[in-house]
Amino acid sequence: MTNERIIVPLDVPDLQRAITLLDRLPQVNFWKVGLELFTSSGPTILEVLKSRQKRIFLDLKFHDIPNTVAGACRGAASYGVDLLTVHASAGKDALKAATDAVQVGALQAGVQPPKLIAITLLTSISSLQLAKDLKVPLELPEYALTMALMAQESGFKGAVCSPQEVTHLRQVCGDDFLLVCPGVRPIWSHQADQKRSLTPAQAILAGANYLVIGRPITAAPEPELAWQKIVAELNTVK
Ligand SMILES: O=C(O)c1cc(=O)[nH]c(=O)n1[C@@H]1O[C@H](COP(=O)(O)O)[C@@H](O)[C@H]1O
Repeated sequence: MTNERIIVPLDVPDLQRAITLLDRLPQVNFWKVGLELFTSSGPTILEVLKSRQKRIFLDLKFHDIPNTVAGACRGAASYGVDLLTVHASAGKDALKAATDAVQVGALQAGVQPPKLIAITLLTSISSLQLAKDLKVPLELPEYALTMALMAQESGFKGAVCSPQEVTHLRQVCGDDFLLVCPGVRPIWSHQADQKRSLTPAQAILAGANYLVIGRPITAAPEPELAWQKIVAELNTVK
């Protein structure tokens, strides 16, 4: 079951490199397709993943007016993916429109609707940047919670947050609300652009349902070994 809780992003520039990664890590069951690969290569990768019976997190992070978010969500829902992201900061009307639209899109395509999860605050943003650059007057944990609650009230099934906010969000949003955490860093890996990290074990202990772990695995000299080390770390806290 540990494997099921780690989502690996296919953050590569083209389909061929994505397939190379899939071939190299057959033990990974849950993959994320994000803006880089989807923009360069379109939905073909989703068919590849389905043909291999993989679960799919389609991370397109929609952020637009309600009508446009709804249209994009209808389209994305037709692919029959497991998870789909929208920025909570698009606002309540857009989130509600997304909730309705995934049902319509999935029904029209004859597939299960994706679970909608809201981006609360990107894990690359620090408390200082939130205050100084984005001019948000709330403390970071309060801001992330506000975004998560707005998404929950709008019918979303979960939120993306940093592992540092998980304990608080879990307490307030309850056990049924999915918490998906990027910004996870084993102690032996580089932070890179992630600002609010915890280790895989710490994130799971805090109450995360899923961990999104990219470069510590995909940029490692031996991705299989990096994967195994993370699985071993998580097995110590099961
Ligand atoms: O939605 C996401 O998955 C996401 C949200 C967020 O706040 N921060 C974040 O890093 N991500 C994604 O999670 C992945 C993290 O990758 P690494 O930093 O390489 O582990 C990338 O694909 C990001 O697009």
